[in-house]
Amino acid sequence: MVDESTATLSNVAAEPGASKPDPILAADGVRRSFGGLNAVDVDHLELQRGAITALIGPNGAGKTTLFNVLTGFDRPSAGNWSFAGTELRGMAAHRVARLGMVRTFQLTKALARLTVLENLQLAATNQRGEGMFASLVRPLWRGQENRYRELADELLARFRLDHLREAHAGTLSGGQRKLLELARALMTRPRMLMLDEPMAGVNPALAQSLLEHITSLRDEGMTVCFVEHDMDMVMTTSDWVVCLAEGSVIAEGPPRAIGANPAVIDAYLGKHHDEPSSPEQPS
Ligand SMILES: Nc1ncnc2c1ncn2[C@@H]1O[C@H](COP(=O)(O)OP(=O)(O)OP(=O)(O)O)[C@@H](O)[C@H]1O
Repeated sequence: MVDESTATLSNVAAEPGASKPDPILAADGVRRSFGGLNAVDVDHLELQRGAITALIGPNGAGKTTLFNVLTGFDRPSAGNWSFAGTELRGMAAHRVARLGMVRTFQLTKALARLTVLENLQLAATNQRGEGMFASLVRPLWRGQENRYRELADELLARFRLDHLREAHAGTLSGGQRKLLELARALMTRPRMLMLDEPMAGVNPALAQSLLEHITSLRDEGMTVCFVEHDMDMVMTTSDWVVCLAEGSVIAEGPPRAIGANPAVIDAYLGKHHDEPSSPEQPS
């Protein structure tokens, strides 16, 4: 299903910094330097609300650094950006998450020792930053816990992880872990999901199901942005592709146009000049 917000992308110019009809995120002059290296140097970038945007680019292009800056996990050297009308510069990551821009995280060793259900419950309370105040208003807190429990049950059923609810997260397969990471992010009912390489380590059997989950979330109104090296996923799942190289946006457009864009091909071939590679098959 293509909803109205993604359909309107067909009228957007396929050029770096293109304006979108309904941007949920807009960034201006965002730079992040490490010593003399400009890891990110983005003049202007808008992400369309309700669409799936893929962030691609050769190794070291600055994708992860840009993700970290936008979500409050890293400080930029310069620049401003807003999410759903709120300026985010200087805002701590947990407050960015509370506004509705939530990123997925790989399971840490500590989380791997918790059960699947405990992971989900913890994700909800962590993101909300609940602490002493919540424990003082215990009856209210209990109501909250019940709601979390219901949402966790709903997500476990949705991702077909319900039979694993009491399993330790560390025992899950690579693909099941990715589903759990997605479910953890969804415990906060975000408006926008930021996924860093959602397909890494996922076997083909679960890959298809993961892609379907991501597109159905978009169809339900979620905005999604992902960093991904798997070009099959980029081509089949995204509504719009942004290509970074050496920190800057060098191309933007619908997936098909990006696959044939000379600047994108050059960026990949320049980095992999000894391989007969193309943006279709980056390493
Ligand atoms: N903490 C850091 N300190 C110094 N340099 C860094 C740091 N983080 C990233 N860089 C550098 O910034 C550049 C961009 O890195 P980044 O990880 O954002 O790229 P990427 O596009 O996500 O790459 P990949 O696809 O390989 O994950 C690289 O040259 C990297 O070495």
